[in-house]
Amino acid sequence: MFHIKTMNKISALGLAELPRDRFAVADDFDDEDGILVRSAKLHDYEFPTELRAIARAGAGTNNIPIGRCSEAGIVVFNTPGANANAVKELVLCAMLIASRDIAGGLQWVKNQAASGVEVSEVVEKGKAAFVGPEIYKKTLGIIGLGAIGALVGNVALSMGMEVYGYDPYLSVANALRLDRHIHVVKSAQEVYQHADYLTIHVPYNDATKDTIDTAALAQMKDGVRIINLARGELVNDDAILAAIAGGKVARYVTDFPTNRLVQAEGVVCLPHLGASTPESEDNCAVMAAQELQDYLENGNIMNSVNLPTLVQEWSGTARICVIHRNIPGTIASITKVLSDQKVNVENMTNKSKGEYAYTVVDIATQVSDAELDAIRGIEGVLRVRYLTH
Ligand SMILES: NC(=O)c1ccc[n+]([C@@H]2O[C@H](COP(=O)([O-])OP(=O)(O)OC[C@H]3O[C@@H](n4cnc5c(N)ncnc54)[C@H](O)[C@@H]3O)[C@@H](O)[C@H]2O)c1
Ligand SMILES: O=C(O)[C@H](O)COP(=O)(O)O
Repeated sequence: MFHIKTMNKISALGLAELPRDRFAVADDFDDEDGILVRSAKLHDYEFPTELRAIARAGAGTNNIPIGRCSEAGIVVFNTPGANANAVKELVLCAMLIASRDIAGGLQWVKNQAASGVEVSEVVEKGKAAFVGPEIYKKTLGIIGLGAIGALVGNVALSMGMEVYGYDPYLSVANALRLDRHIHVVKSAQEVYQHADYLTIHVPYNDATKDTIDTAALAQMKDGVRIINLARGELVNDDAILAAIAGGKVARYVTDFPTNRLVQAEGVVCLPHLGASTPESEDNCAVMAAQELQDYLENGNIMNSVNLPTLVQEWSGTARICVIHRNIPGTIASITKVLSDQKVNVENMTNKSKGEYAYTVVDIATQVSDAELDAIRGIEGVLRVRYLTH
């Protein structure tokens, strides 16, 4: 029985993917084989030795210590694209919030009523304070043309906007999704120069921290409106607040509130709502549960952020799954352990991703702990699993 620990509220539809005769699901295991998580921070979490996989029901994995997981042979999955539509819809909303002072207007109406004034008598005079431009015929700049950025670009075009996008690592799949009218440019600077609205859709990591800083803001048009539904750390708070105070930025809409941002003029904070739709929560949870199940039961890896994709049809009677460093000689060492014991290899696949690699060996006859321990002892091997069919 596999123990799956849930670290956030995971949709029931996703949990239903895990057959209860083979998977027990709870939020209080301390010997879990797998974790299902959303945004809970795992950096200080002590992993049990049994833990083999973490599935993030969502896109961003900056809440998970990926390096520590890789070294412990723990596969980390996410669910690419599963919540992209939900975020796209909130970006549309954020562009409108960034244009007209909708948040201020809502608050003003409430304040009028609370003060005892008859609201209907004051709106026509008061509404001038909340005026803002239309997005039609304005230019949207997009940093990051992945699952979300591509959807946002296409829908912005359909709303009559001009769209510029930048993504130095644009995948073929995402490039094919982009409407041909989107200007895909070679530098972020080109995007900044054209954008009346700027939205960012990149993962947060060491390289993307503070993408929007003082230097980036200096390249933008006066009065630019900035939307950040990706991660708070992508936008430098000091820089954006100074740019708002100086009139460079007309409004900043973020899904990542801090007390400082909430209190600042010109900032609209949402409570990390990008993926919070029932449809998106179901999509993410179903995909995450399927990834976890396929890995724990079959050793297959799909959509991992630290290990390569590897899906192998079963053949033979048993399967040895080896997570190891991507160094020469490992495969030869594994097959030598097997051939020394006259164990026939029925099928074998090896794939690598950066510093790490994964080898799956289907064998004709079962092996003992001695052979598995011999494989565990090979230099660079991080985790060995033995599965029977
Ligand atoms: N607010 C929310 O609830 C919410 C929901 C989903 C995702 N997100 C955030 O949005 C991010 C993007 O999600 P996604 O599903 O589009 O991911 P994705 O992986 O499909 O797309 C990210 C894109 O960013 C590009 N990229 C990486 N570094 C870049 C750089 N320096 N400059 C320009 N482009 C760069 C990549 O090539 C990729 O195409 C996630 O990592 C997550 O942090 C937030
Ligand atoms: O990266 C993501 O997928 C989003 O930030 C969604 O986070 P959530 O699952 O906690 O809503």
